[in-house]
Amino acid sequence: MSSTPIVFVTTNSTKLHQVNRILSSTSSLVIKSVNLNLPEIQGTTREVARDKCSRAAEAIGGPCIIEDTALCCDALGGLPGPYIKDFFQGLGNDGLNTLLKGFQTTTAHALCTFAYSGGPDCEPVLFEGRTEGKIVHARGMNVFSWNSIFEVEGTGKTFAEMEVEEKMPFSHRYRALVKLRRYLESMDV
Ligand SMILES: O=c1[nH]c(=O)c2ncn([C@@H]3O[C@H](COP(=O)(O)OP(=O)(O)OP(=O)(O)O)[C@@H](O)[C@H]3O)c2[nH]1
Ligand SMILES: [Mg+2]
Repeated sequence: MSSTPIVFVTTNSTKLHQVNRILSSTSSLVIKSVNLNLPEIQGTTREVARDKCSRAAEAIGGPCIIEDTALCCDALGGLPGPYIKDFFQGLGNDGLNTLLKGFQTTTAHALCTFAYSGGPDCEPVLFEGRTEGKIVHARGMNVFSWNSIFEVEGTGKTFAEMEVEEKMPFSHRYRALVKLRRYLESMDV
C-alpha cells in the first residue's frame, strides 16, 4: 500500500468516526481527515457526490474521499434526497413528518454515496449504500439529526433506537463503506 494519505473531507464527526473505524482499523490504508465545508450543487445524488469529490480533490491536491447522505421519500418522488440537510435544518423532524401528511405512504430510503478521487483531474468513483425504511414520529435515544424518524424496514426500530453494533449491518453508510474498502484494497492505493 502507498503511504500517501487519502484525505477524507467532511465537517461531520459521526461520518469521520465511521470511516476511521471501517477503513483504518481493517486495512493498512492511511486516512487523514480535513474539516472543510464544500459547496454542494443541485442534481442527482451521483452528480452531487461527483462534483463534491472533484472540488475536494482540487482543494486537497491529491487523493481524497467524500461522502454525501440523502433521505429519499417515495411520496415526494425521492425528495428531499441530497437536500436533506437543508430540509432538516428548516423543518426538523416534526416538520418532515408533517410534510408527508396526506400521502398514502411514508416509505423512504437512506442513501449514502462515497466518492473517491485519485487527485485533481481524476474521475471520481462512486460507492452507494442503501437502506429501506419509513418516516415515523421520533423515537429513540441515540439521536443524530433525522435518525430518530427513520424506521428501518423489517426491524420495527428507528436508527436512534439501535445500539451502535446493532445498527451496523443496516447502516447505509456501512454498506457503502464496505464497497469502498474493497475497491481501495483491490486497487492497492
Ligand atoms: O440521522 C442521520 N443519520 C445518518 O446516518 C446521517 N448522515 C448524515 N446525516 C445528516 O443528513 C444531512 C446530510 O448532509 P451531508 O451528507 O451533506 O453531510 P454534512 O454536511 O453533515 O457533512 P459533509 O458534507 O461535510 O460530509 C446532514 O444534516 C447530516 O447531519 C445523517 N443523519
Ligand atoms: Mg449533502
